[in-house]
Amino acid sequence: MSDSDISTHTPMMQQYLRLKAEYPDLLLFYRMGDFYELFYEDAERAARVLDIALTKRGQSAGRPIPMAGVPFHAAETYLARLVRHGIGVAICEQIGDPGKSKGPVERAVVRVVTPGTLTDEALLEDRRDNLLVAIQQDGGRFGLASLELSSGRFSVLEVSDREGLLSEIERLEPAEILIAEDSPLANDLQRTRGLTHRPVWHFDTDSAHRLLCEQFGTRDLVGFGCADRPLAIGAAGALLQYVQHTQRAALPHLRGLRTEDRDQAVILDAATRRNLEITTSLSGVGGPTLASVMDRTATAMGGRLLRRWLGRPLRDIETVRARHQAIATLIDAGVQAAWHEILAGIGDLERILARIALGTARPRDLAVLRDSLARLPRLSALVEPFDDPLLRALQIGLGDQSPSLERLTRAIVEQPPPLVRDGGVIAPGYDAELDALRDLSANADQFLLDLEARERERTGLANLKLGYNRIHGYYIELNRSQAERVPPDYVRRQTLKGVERYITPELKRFEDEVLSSRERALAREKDLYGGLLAELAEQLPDLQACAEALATLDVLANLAERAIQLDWTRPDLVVEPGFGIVAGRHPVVEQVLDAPFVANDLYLDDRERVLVITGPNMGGKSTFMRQTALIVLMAYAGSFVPARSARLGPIDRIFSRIGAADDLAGGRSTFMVEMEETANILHNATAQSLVLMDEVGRGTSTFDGLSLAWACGVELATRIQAFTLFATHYFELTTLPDEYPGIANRHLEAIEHQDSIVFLHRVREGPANQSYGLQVAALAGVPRTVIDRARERLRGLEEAARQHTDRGATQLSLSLGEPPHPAVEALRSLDPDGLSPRAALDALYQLKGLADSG
Ligand SMILES: Nc1ncnc2c1ncn2[C@@H]1O[C@H](COP(=O)(O)OP(=O)(O)OP(=O)(O)O)[C@@H](O)[C@H]1O
Repeated sequence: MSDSDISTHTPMMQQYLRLKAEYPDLLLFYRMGDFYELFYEDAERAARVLDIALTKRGQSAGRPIPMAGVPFHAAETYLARLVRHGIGVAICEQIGDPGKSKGPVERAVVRVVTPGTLTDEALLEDRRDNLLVAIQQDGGRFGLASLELSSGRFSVLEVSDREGLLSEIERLEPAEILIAEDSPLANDLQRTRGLTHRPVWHFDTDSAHRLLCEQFGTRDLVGFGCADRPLAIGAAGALLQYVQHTQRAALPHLRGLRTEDRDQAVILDAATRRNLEITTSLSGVGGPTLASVMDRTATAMGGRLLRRWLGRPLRDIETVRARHQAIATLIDAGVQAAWHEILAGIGDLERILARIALGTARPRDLAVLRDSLARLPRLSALVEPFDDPLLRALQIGLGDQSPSLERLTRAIVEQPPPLVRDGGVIAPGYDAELDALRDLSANADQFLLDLEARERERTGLANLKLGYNRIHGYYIELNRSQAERVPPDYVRRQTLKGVERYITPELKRFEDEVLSSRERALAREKDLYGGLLAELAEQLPDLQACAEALATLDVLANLAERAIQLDWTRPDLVVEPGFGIVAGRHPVVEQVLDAPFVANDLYLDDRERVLVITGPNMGGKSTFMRQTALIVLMAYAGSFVPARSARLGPIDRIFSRIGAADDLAGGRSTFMVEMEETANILHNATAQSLVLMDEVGRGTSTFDGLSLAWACGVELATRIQAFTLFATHYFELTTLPDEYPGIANRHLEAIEHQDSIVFLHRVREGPANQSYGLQVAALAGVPRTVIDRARERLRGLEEAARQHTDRGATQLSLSLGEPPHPAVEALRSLDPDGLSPRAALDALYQLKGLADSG
């Protein structure tokens, strides 16, 4: 809206529209008396999201103004709801004096709350990072910056494809994403909550570079490892610009950023993260997840760190082994309970420190910081004796925080009130001036009694009384009849029926002091409090390092506790490719199951890289595949694992294509989703990847599906040579091992008992011998008549198939795209020059055998 358009509005609406123009993407909460009002589209949007009444307010520019409002005392609840919907709010207060201003009271935006820049305890989830992410794109490459403002953790990375970008977004689960106004990503991300568009030039690498150097106080960004990553820098600059804009405060806790490399971590794509239910359950909020089973950390910081570890398993064996070593050390020492007890009394230092940096820490934050720091020496003493490199480093990280502790102990009362505004936060003895001001008001009563006694004596008037009222202040009261006997320094203040009230210079002085002392004490407290925050802010680097060490100690102690409680063992990470898991279990299913969990072994190596897994529905195929991925993931995140033993080779990625759901909102059918995920795997898997494929091809016609599944299996086994678990209901696939090297069959055992079926959940060698689909259907309660008819039909189909084969038709599996005869393939793979006479003779016999059987 142009200025001339604005001028047609009422003066108040003009003020509103000017303020709103500064925050076009946010809802503007415009304070009017006891309400925050919203107008125009803001009102309509808020009414929809918050389910509040949409009304109209008078007219402006010739039209009624849509309006909605929330009472100011309930604003936090509404804010929380809006933020959860990914909507930001600018809060505009009356800052002028209503009595003195002509026209509308002066107003200004005093606080901006956006989903990605929350630091307010009440609006944050304890155990989840609340991240702001910015993305910069150049063709197919992306720079991604992420910041948790409430702890100051700032990192960047670059990814070279769209799939990588989406997987990182899935890992970070940002509360808000910033992209350039002209970004082509808008389409991809349109359904992401908290998408915010920013001016294109905010992403400009040069100005971003300048802004970042200014913030970090450095000449360049070489020390942060991102100097040669222009896209990452552009994203980081846009992000910093936004945070400065919304916070309107210095950000001393942002002291640098970390450059991550995707290759340093075991990569999990977005679908795999969801399928493995690492932090979010597929069945919705509150369902069990890997994180919920693994997290018994004592502090919220620990809970968040554990989730970060699980989100980013590392490929650097040494770092991971150091975690395992520390956990083993703690288990041997049996110290979990003692540690937990100390750590449980430690608050969310990370977030408190960020609020100190932003100048928004509340008195109780400081009390929590003080009580937490007071526990450090005990914890430090417990860590001290361990001769373990990681634990040693963490003990050093805890540092000596006694100066901050000492300062806080002297400065803050034991249990401070919620707000500095109300006073009573700074402890007695901390500041002489404050003490004197407080004494003054506290000792007023005694002073008045003393004064009364003295005046009675001086005047000889025994019924002289000292009193106070709000309008006239302090007074000395006498009967009218005594008026002539008052001393000359008594000045009449008020005449009432039968009594006269006086003031004396001494009483006046006292009155001035008492009345102002309270205000002055409050102002003094505020000053002292601000000074205290500034002093603590100077210790930030030390205190932040301490918080990080605490979180890490908490996670390690937690993993030790979990390992003991849940019978997990230390995995052996080796450099030879392959996996050998003895008696592995599914960490989550095992916890929710009433029946005992059946442990299973798994071996994958050069000889058997691909396992085709068959067995009845409900037999345990998915569980077995997922547990394998989870064991690998847990191990590389630094945890012990649910198995008797686990020997794990290097791994670059984990893929899982398991039970895709429709993406109706995205306009993609089940089969389309399934094929996109499959394509991603075939393009990106390597010989160091672990691939889980569940029922590929199931979403289309039998022959199409079977052919696709077959071809994928061959591709994974031969060209890619990835370690693959391939679950299928297509029995035809069980002949793959006969035709290609590196493939073997496994099945989940079940036994038929009369008309029913018992699942043993045991993984056995070889293929399953039948599919039990009808038995499972019966078990699920499909009516008897339907089952009987199905059985009849099945018999008919089987009979027809047999006749078909008898007539000499090529077997189904071999008719697919007319693959060459196995004998021909075997012949092709022979290298006559490399064969000894003996081997050549063997090969000849083998070829003859193949020819005879084909
Ligand atoms: N090793 C096990 N020990 C005990 N119970 C198990 C085991 N594996 C699976 N189960 C139980 O069997 C149920 C079905 O397992 P799962 O979903 O893995 O079967 P599935 O073979 O993949 O079935 P479908 O082919 O229908 O997808 C699980 O929910 C669990 O309750």
